[in-house]
Amino acid sequence: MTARPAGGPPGSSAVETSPGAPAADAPAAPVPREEDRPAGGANPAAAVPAVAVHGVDKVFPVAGGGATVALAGIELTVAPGEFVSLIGPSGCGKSTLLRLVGDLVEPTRGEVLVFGEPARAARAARRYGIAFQQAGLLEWRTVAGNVELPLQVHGVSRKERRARARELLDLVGLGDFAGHWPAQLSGGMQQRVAIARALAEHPPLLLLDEPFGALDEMTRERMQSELARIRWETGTTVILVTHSIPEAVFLSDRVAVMSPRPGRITDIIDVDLPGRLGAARVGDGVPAGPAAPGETGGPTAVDADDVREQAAFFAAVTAVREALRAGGGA
Ligand SMILES: Nc1ncnc2c1ncn2[C@@H]1O[C@H](COP(=O)(O)OP(=O)(O)OP(=O)(O)O)[C@@H](O)[C@H]1O
Repeated sequence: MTARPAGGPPGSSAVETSPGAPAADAPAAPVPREEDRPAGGANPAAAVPAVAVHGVDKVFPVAGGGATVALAGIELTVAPGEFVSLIGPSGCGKSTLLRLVGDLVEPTRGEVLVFGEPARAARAARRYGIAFQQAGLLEWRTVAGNVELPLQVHGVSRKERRARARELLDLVGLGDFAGHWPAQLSGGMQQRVAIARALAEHPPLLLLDEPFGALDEMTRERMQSELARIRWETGTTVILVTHSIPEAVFLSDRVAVMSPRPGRITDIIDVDLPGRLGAARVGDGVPAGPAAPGETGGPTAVDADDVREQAAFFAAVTAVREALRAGGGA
């Protein structure tokens, strides 16, 4: 785990007891290990960053005059397959930065590229999925109906939609809940449905804005392990906004630390946790991803608690906390 100056290139409670979700006292979900990651050749796409944010400022006009400078001089590059968290004090512009990447707001100055295209074009090409703190499920659609929604909007056939929803619900451990209504699910289960929906169109980039913020601690830790597995299985690039230092460290290859408003990225902390999928292969241009066709087996189980109890984990948590303090954010 090392600190790197901001803007540098990347390496260049609701206790669920459903059949699809282990009980709280069940063994923690396995955490993928770097050495179990499917082998792959050099990835030419790795030359193009998944996300490149250059010289971005965001100023919001204020009613009655004046302006809020939310972000100033943001530089951030995210490699394909990388998991990057944004952390910083309340109001520092984390969500605004995520929304800029997702083309939900426009920069006042600077450039946002997603897989080499302007964010607007990347959005039109459906290059990303997004999930927020509130799952935002439609109460009048079943769980499968919610997952199918983006596919339905984009004219995918009913048969294909059904098959994809089944696949995704299995991925998030809710295979037995396809016909349930959102109100019949716990908060954690609803959030899994939201993540499944965000992944419906195979987006290469997943944008997550505090997806576990409303969950109790036990559920939250289990969801983190699930997300680590999903990321490993799908090879999706992830940007996560979180207030939780341990969550950022557990999940991320790098943690971008932001200053109080106007938000700037003041530090970027590399996280390398032995026994967990690390950043090194991403830097080598080998994306995380599912096994090659015909390849069987998944990651070898490494207990998530073991990862959270190792010295490297505490060292990274300390490094992020110190970076927050140094940036004036803690
Ligand atoms: N649409 C908007 N119009 C005006 N101001 C906005 C808008 N969106 C965000 N802001 C302002 O921009 C600043 C950054 O907000 P943002 O939600 O990005 O921060 P954040 O770091 O995600 O906060 P939190 O951690 O509390 O969720 C805040 O001062 C906020 O009031």
